Amino acid sequence: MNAPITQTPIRVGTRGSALAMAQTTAIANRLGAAAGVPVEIIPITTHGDTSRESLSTLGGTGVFASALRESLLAGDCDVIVHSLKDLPTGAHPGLVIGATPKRADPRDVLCARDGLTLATLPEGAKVGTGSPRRVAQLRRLRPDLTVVDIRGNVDTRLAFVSDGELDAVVLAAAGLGRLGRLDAVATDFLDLSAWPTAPGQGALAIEVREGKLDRALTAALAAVNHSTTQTVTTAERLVLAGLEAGCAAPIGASAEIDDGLLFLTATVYRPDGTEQLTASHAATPESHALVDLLDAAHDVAERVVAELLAKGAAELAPLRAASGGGAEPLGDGAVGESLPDNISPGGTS
Ligand SMILES: NCc1[nH]cc(CCC(=O)O)c1CC(=O)O
Repeated sequence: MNAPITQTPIRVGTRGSALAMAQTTAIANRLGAAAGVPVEIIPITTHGDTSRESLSTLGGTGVFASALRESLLAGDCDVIVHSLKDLPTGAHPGLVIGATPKRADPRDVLCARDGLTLATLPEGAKVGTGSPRRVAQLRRLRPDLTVVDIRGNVDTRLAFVSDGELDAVVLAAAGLGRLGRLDAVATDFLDLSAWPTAPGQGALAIEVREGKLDRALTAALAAVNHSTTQTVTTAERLVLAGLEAGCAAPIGASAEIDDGLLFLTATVYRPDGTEQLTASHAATPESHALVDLLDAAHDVAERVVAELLAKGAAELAPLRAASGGGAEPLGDGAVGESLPDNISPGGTS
């Protein structure tokens, strides 16, 4: 740390898991460097970390986020770092997303014994996941497999395979990458077109208290924000919000900006994998300005949601039942390029 120790540090709250610590430390270092002040990591235990309940019975969204948010609101830390896909889409009173750094690989990977892939797993092989989306996708693509509901951190899940208890588990590439484990354990990178992942997967969100922020922190947030990530994850998360669904709902969404075109595709699965509905739309943002990018994100998401609902998405899957965290649509509170004057409520993801 080359900043004088008399400066007030940026205190960064995080869950205590290895994954959370890894991603928070990386972000904290970037914030500290951009702000020119020291950073301090503050571990916080959440119900989602300690509970052994299945993710689908824990109450859906927000189990990981709420304890962190309480400590942020209480002033015990200045910044919290979330996996964006674990963050409910509804705005949280008093808090805003201050930055969305550049996204990592949004794909899921299969981590199987003996280098097996989704296509080569033997009939009846046991595959572990705790995610209703992944369960539905496994059942859809390989109805012969035995899907096992598992919980636990990345190491716990991988141990099911190395111990021989399961043939494979499905995990996010981004999390494994942040832990430095991806190359050693991934045996199949699942293509987004056949296997769309959770809205916001692979991206992090930096949440701060609403209102006037310290000057150094404001500059640091602007420096780490990535407007393309903000745009594509906003489009994906607006699908969840528009369907009034939570992050445990069986929905995959994938957006990208390619050659100036914003493309969004989303799929809703019947939990048993027997049916799925997909809608895809594209829009051309009027300029590279964040306001135009976010405008296009709202436009494509609105059309994707309308098409999914018209096709019967609400009847296909228990969308609302899986929602725990307020179902208001995402706000327009664009920050990042427009910092420091434009921090507004609603979250921007
Ligand atoms: N549901 C847990 C969770 N939340 C975020 C990640 C890591 C990937 C990411 O940042 O999107 C994971 C692990 C996983 O799904 O394998």
